Amino acid sequence: MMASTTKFQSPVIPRDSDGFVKSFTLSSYNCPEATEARTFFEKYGFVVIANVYTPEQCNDTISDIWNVIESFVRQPVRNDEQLWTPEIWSRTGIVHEGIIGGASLWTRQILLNRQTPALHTAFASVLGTENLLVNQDRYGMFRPAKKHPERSTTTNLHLDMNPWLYIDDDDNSHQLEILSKLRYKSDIDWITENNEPGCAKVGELHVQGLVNLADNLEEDGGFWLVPGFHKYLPQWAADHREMLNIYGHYNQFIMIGRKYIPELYDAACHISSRAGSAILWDQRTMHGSRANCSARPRYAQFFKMFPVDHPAMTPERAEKRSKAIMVKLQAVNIDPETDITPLGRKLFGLAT
Ligand SMILES: O=C(O)CCC(=O)C(=O)O
Repeated sequence: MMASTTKFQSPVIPRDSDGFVKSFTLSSYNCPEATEARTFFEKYGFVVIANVYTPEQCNDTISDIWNVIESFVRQPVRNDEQLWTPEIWSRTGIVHEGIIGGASLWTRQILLNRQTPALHTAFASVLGTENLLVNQDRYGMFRPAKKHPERSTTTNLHLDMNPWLYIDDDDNSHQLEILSKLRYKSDIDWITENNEPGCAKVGELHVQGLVNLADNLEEDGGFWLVPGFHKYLPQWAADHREMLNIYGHYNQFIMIGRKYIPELYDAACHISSRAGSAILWDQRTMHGSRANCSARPRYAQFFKMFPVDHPAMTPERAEKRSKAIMVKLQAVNIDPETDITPLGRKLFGLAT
């Protein structure tokens, strides 16, 4: 069966009997299952990789999310749901999207998680190379909203890129210009870095991802996307050129309400996955999150990885990036020699 829209047929995604989306378990970057995972990714625009974080790592990361929240709201709140009010939550980040932190976060746990070998294997399998750099991003936390609808996040679809620049640009000169200007002096520079996938004529593959830290079912809200949209994006952008008046050519983040694209909201599917699973998606896939309407919180960590030999990673930029990371590591007492693994040093872009 296919969910249909006027011009676009979204494939129905396979799920198991518990409602979780089909997932893949990878033993290495070139194991047979990695090839199957990549084939799935190419068809649907996303893939779920199981057992990327251990249960202990999930619990430690959930605890770290609470440390970050409590540092923002300046009081202990984790054990008292009555305190998870809109007033108190307004200090936690981008509240309507359930994002903790306005820009990248730099705790010991969030940093050390980025050198997880299974996370690297997942991205390497999809990107087709092991030589990757990891980005620096934030956490997601959706409060249970079953008894408190006012705590819901906004159900949304968006693109972390400009779809009209993507089809109109003749080369990647805009991407190069934005990325080469990054100084990594401000935490927002790391978010800017994420949202420049270049243009259709060059056709780079850009892959975003997250790890769900607790079992995440449809009623818990969280990540959803329009399956197969990555292949349809150029046509969609051309068909919706009138939206350029609203968003312009250079806006890096395009969130579109249901009233403008009801057919895509109807085609979007929640990507239910187990604790410790990573969801990786093609950056051209229309995606976002559904509101939580259960009694359980939803917890996640967000990522992107990209090839180390990307043309926009000039030696000057790489040096600034690496120095900025060293400062952040030292600030949370991470010793680059003993706490960062050889894989981590490569992923962070530190001198080996
Ligand atoms: O899973 C979520 O909360 C949404 C993540 C998302 O849309 C993104 O990282 O761009």
